[in-house]
Amino acid sequence: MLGWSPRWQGYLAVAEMEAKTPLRAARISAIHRGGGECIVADSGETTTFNLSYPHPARALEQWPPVVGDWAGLDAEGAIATVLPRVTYLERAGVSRSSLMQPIAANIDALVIVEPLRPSPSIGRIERFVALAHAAGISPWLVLTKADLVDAADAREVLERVDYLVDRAFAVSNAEESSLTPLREAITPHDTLVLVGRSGAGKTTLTNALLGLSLATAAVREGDGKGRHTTTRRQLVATPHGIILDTPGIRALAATPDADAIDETFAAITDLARGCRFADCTHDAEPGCAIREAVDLGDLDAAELDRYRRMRAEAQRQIVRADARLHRAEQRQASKNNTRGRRDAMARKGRRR
Ligand SMILES: Nc1nc2c(ncn2[C@@H]2O[C@H](COP(=O)(O)OP(=O)(O)OP(=O)(O)O)[C@@H](O)[C@H]2O)c(=O)[nH]1
Ligand SMILES: [Zn+2]
Repeated sequence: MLGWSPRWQGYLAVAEMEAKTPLRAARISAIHRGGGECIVADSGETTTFNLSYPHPARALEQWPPVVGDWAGLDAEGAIATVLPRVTYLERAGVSRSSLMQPIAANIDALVIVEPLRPSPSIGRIERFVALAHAAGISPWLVLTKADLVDAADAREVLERVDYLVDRAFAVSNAEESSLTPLREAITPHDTLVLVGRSGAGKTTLTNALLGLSLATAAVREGDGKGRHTTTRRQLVATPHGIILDTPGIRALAATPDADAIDETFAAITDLARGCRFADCTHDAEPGCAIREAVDLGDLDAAELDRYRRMRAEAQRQIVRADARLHRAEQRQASKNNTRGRRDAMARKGRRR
């Protein structure tokens, strides 16, 4: 259950040695302002935690837990430590120390949900595949709404995009048996995240896989201050696998990771080794193996175009993130400055 494995057992043992106290393993199932909820591995019970109580441990401040994390709980049930992450999805962040901010951890498969009708977009699939590579997560593809196209068309699309992902399926919600190969591919300890455009069928597929409605899994809980908030559980564990669904995660689509993009466009990356110049932009340089392949019909010009646009977008993201980081640093510097002056004035006041 929950994806617990000997690997986590090992991490927990190390954490217990460092903490010099036994810890209980729990998986973070929801995060909200100031706290969240987690599922305790040995009992299966869900408990809430507060990140500022009893005290914000320094490590937790620097490395706040995200949904999917494994944590070690102390005797009081507070999070003592977050175990190392095997994979994590991140988005451009605003933190002072880094450009990217993790939003979900320990995901085994990024399930790209793309409808067969309207026509699937290979560009959108590629962007999600690059995201998976950047996070070290296995990319899977589920083409939905197979009932709306000919079986031959569905097969043709599957064959065309199969090389991009580790597993590919075509399913129809109208035909229960079409889900069997996907169900069988998921092992009970796999943690999946479903991503895809709006209307692709993610909710429908999630419900079919879990056999329950996520909307009805909403839980009411107190935040300890007497105010009540309704949060949707963001990690749902079932005997058939674990589905993680945090706000904003479904729409993630671009990665600034150039290596992950290169990995996605493996054919282009291979060809690029034959370019005369190592820093060839495949634009106008002489001896460009990629343009030559396009001219010879060995490489699809549209694929090259998508590759170049994705790399350019990644570059723009990095520039934007740098600018954000720079502004955040300036804000912090100005804050420190103000604080310094206030302290100095307070000291003067005491001397008087
Ligand atoms: N014909 C057909 N319709 C489907 C299938 N799967 C989902 N749909 C329909 O497609 C629509 C969108 O499905 P959702 O599951 O809500 O899509 P979603 O990806 O969760 O959408 P967002 O919540 O906007 O991100 C609904 O009307 C579903 O009934 C399918 O296999 N075949
Ligand atoms: Zn080139």
